[in-house]
Amino acid sequence: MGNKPMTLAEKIFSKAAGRPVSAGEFVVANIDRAMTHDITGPLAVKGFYEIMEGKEEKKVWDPEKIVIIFDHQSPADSVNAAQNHIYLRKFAQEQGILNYDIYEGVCHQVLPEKGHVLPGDLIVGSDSHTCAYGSLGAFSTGLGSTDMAAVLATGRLWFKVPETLRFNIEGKLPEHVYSKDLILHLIGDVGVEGARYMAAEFGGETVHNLSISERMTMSNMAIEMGGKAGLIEPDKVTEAYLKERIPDFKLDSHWKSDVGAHFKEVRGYDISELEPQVACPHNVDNVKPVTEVAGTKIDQIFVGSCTNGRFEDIKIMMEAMGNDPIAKGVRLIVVPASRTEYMKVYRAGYVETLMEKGAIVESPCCGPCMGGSFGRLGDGEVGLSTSNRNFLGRQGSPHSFVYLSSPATAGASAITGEITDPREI
Ligand SMILES: CC(C)[C@H](C(=O)O)[C@@H](O)C(=O)O
Ligand code: SF4
Repeated sequence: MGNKPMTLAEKIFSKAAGRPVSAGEFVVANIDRAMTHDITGPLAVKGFYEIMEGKEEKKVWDPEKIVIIFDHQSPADSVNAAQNHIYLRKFAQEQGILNYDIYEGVCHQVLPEKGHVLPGDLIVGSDSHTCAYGSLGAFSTGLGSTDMAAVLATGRLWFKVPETLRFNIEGKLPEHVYSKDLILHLIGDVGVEGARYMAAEFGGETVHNLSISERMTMSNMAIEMGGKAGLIEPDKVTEAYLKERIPDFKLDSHWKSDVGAHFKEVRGYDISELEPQVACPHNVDNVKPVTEVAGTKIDQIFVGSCTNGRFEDIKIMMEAMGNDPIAKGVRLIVVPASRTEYMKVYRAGYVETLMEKGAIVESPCCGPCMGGSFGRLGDGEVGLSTSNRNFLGRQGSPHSFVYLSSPATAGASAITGEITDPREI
């Protein structure tokens, strides 16, 4: 693909466009995988039929490359949701799309988990947190339903190849400090528009020492700094994760930014003294060290979502809670991000422990993350959430307040009833 050093984003778009391309160029790219879900899917499918009007064969470009997920309102929380589910199921059956399953879990957990995400792939999803798959070295990004309609019909889409904002992160995360604290810190630092239309690329020793679950948390939130993608160079950890799903998977060392590649900006961080971080109402970049907001009374804690709803996250929360009971008056809602993650939580005995403590463990779905199916906050209520957004009214009433934190901070806060520094438990 030529000798000019390239960023990982440029390499992926070069593959997808079938010629060497550079940041700033407009390209028409071939899509490797497309995901849609129960909220944005019906409109995408309607758009697809509009595009197909008058054509004899109304067939999607490739049924094997399309994944349909039921997660935002699943199990159906209204008749309207049930109708949408029927519509999408019918579409999947008519088109021969086999990758759909009502109760599998949150899209951004299910796709990597089921082996639909590969390094070097160009993946689109009609959901803003599609950037999560950058954790495995794929360029993945969110689209609106009408763009998704075009993808369903043609498997192609135009893009402006993005510039890259590279984060070099060094140092060992202190005890009780996790990748959620790190990404909140980065968002607080660059702001919600800091990476607008750029590929945020997270690198350095710290990132390579993170598990895939922790990397997913970071890539997932790239959109919260305006990023088009949240890339992490695939390495041995990525390879091990993928081999569990695709036994003959081999990592291609091509999928990384070359030495000398042009970055729009490089930012360096030493995080060896990072404190647990909390994003305060009502913006994700309103980030403060936990010590500044410790003592804030909490009504409800939600541990789940595509950001921090995996077994690893729930284990961290459980460890922070220890043997202590949940504070009086606090509602703890735990929603594992997928059936697979749920079963791990179940087998570890956490479901029983949590239920005994008075928490509830709900079936895998988006849950209260965006004030969806259940767990909405009322007027004046304060929620602490391990998810990715705390916009005004995000989890219910426009007169409620949402703080975002790591599962450790959530666990520590569950036993005190107020925002609590997990290092003090
Ligand atoms: C419903 C969907 C369009 C939305 C998104 O795109 O992100 C949701 O998943 C969210 O997290 O706000
Ligand atoms: S869990 Fe939350 S952030 Fe993730 S896809 Fe669902 S609603 Fe969006």
